[in-house]
Amino acid sequence: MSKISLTHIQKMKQNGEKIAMITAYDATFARLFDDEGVHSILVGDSLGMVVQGHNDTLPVTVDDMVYHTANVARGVQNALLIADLPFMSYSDIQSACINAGRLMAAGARMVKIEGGDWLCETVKQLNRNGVPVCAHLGLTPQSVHLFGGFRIQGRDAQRAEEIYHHALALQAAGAQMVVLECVPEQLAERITKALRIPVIGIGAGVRTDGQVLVMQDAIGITSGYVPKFSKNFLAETGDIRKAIRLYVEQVANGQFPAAEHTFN
Ligand SMILES: Nc1nc(=O)c2c([nH]1)NC[C@@H]1CN(c3ccc(C(=O)N[C@@H](CCC(=O)O)C(=O)O)cc3)CN21
Ligand SMILES: CC(C)C(=O)C(=O)O
Ligand SMILES: [Mg+2]
Repeated sequence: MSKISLTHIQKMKQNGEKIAMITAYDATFARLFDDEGVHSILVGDSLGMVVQGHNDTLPVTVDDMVYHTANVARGVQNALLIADLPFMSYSDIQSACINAGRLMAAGARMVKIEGGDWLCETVKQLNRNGVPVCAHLGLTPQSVHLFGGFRIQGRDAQRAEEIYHHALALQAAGAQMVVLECVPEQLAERITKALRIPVIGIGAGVRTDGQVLVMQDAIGITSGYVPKFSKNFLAETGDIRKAIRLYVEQVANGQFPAAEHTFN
């Protein structure tokens, strides 16, 4: 499992090769995405919305994440498997270690946590115990009620500066990757250039080191509100395999995301 190592993904940044990541929640889709050349698969806590039907990601439990991570892991041969630590499961360092341990034992090869420099000690302690960490910055959905909605972050200079400094601090603490969600592309570009670790964007423009999408958005089956930054790759291909291949291709050649998927 996970023949594509973290080292491989980090080398892709150095070589200017774009990284394609997508979410998966079960073995069948995970295997298909893996077959079509996706570099990394994320078991996102977005499953609270797209699988469980909640309006946000807060009700997702560690048990839920362990269950889906184990299922996805059975379908993955090559892609780097990342799992989200859900809401309130890393509010202190001890909980973070116990819960990250469960995700890693279920087959994750990296865990993702939402937040800024206050997580530096958590990142260090996870690393000391052998757990690679991806830091999620910008629109961190677990803070939706703090933000007052799923709103773009970093539009004003002060908040942009804040996000930039959180990214640097988390890299310095040992984070091996960053996901940057819903920020203006100018800020995403600045952070991507400043960091040596890969920056994966979602709604962050085309200048990051890679992209991630929620799988239901990528094949255009999300009901209700579909975020502006997502694209239905099934529409032009009529076939899920071809849709994912097209996603990987358009990430690689910079066709996705286009201006219409980007915030300024
Ligand atoms: N289907 C799906 N796709 C996602 O990308 C996603 C989830 N679910 N669930 C978990 C989080 C929540 N996410 C979201 C949800 C909504 C917006 C949204 O409404 N964005 C507005 C921007 C609003 C503004 O202008 O500030 C948009 O127009 O896209 C963004 C991210 C991203 N994640
Ligand atoms: C949208 C991505 C980055 C995520 O965190 C998730 O799917 O939960
Ligand atoms: Mg998430």
